Amino acid sequence: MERHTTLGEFIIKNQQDFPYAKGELTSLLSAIRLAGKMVNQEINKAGLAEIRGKAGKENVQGEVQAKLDVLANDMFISTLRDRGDICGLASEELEDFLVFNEDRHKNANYVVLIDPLDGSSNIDVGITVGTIFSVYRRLSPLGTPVTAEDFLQPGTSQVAAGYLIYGTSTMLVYTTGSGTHGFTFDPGIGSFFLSHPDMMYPQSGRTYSINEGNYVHFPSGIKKFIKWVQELDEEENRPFSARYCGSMVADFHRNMIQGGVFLYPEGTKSPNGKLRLLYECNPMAFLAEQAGGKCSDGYGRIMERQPKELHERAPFYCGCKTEVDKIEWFLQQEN
Ligand SMILES: O=P(O)(O)OC[C@H]1O[C@](O)(COP(=O)(O)O)[C@@H](O)[C@@H]1O
Ligand SMILES: [Mg+2]
Ligand SMILES: [Mg+2]
Repeated sequence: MERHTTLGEFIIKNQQDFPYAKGELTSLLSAIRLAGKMVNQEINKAGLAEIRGKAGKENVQGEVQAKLDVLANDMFISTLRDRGDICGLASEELEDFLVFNEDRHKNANYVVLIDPLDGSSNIDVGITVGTIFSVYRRLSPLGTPVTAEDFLQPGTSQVAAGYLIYGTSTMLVYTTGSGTHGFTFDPGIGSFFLSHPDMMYPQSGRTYSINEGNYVHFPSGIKKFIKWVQELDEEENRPFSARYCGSMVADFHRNMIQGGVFLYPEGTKSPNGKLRLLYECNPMAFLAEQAGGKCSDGYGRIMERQPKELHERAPFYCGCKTEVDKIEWFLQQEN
């Protein structure tokens, strides 16, 4: 019986490694894979391990941290810190970026940005959550101090991005710019196996994902898009179905497989919306574009935005090209 390819085998077989030096991507993804298994283990027993509920502190975004936010953050940091090829890390749960031991990392080419636990509001109610990661090659010369500019790069400069989704099965989905590929965790063997090679969005979907409870704050172009998807038009297969679970990773994953569009507009939670450009929008945009989808801030390619600070937010419209184009059209009618 033909067995599935493991993540490590896939990287080697498909020359997915970074073009700079063989083995660096494998090493990086193996650290992320290990941390993902550890977080997965904790999530699966959250109800028993007393890691439900709030950690009692707020993060830099003023959001009350869940215990699992903090635990996941610590697990990813402890696993990534000791990799010789990573010189620094930024996280949703840390105010500033972390520099890993400079002496040991003289040849560390990469910085990693993470949302260690995405979908925090769902942890205590057993709904799918995830982890999101984004990888850049540092800009500062080797041997010099890591700087904020190493992290404040546009999404187009990412060398790798991906997510773990802790759902009915645990998966790791990643890209290095040669397609978006999904690996499913087999807990009996303890490995991730290739289950979704070359994931692709359909050209158009019939699902929209948005928290309509924020309708009053939406730009009028988005209100018009929602009205449009809800109109009866049998020829165009409207109305769409509404699917929104409060975990971006889960909504994104479903829409990429079945077709659909995810919206988190400006004007909700902040003038630029809720989702963070560096460790939520950009990695998901890289994956979406590699899967034949589109990701916009409503006016242009979100990965071309030049970040100014670590935790800045951005409006986020991501999914099937046809529907993202339609959203941009409605928004641009308003200007
Ligand atoms: O509750 P809202 O405002 O609809 O926001 C839900 C969104 O917030 C998030 O939970 C934000 O991510 P975090 O959980 O990492 O803070 C997304 O996963 C999700 O899509
Ligand atoms: Mg998140
Ligand atoms: Mg988070």
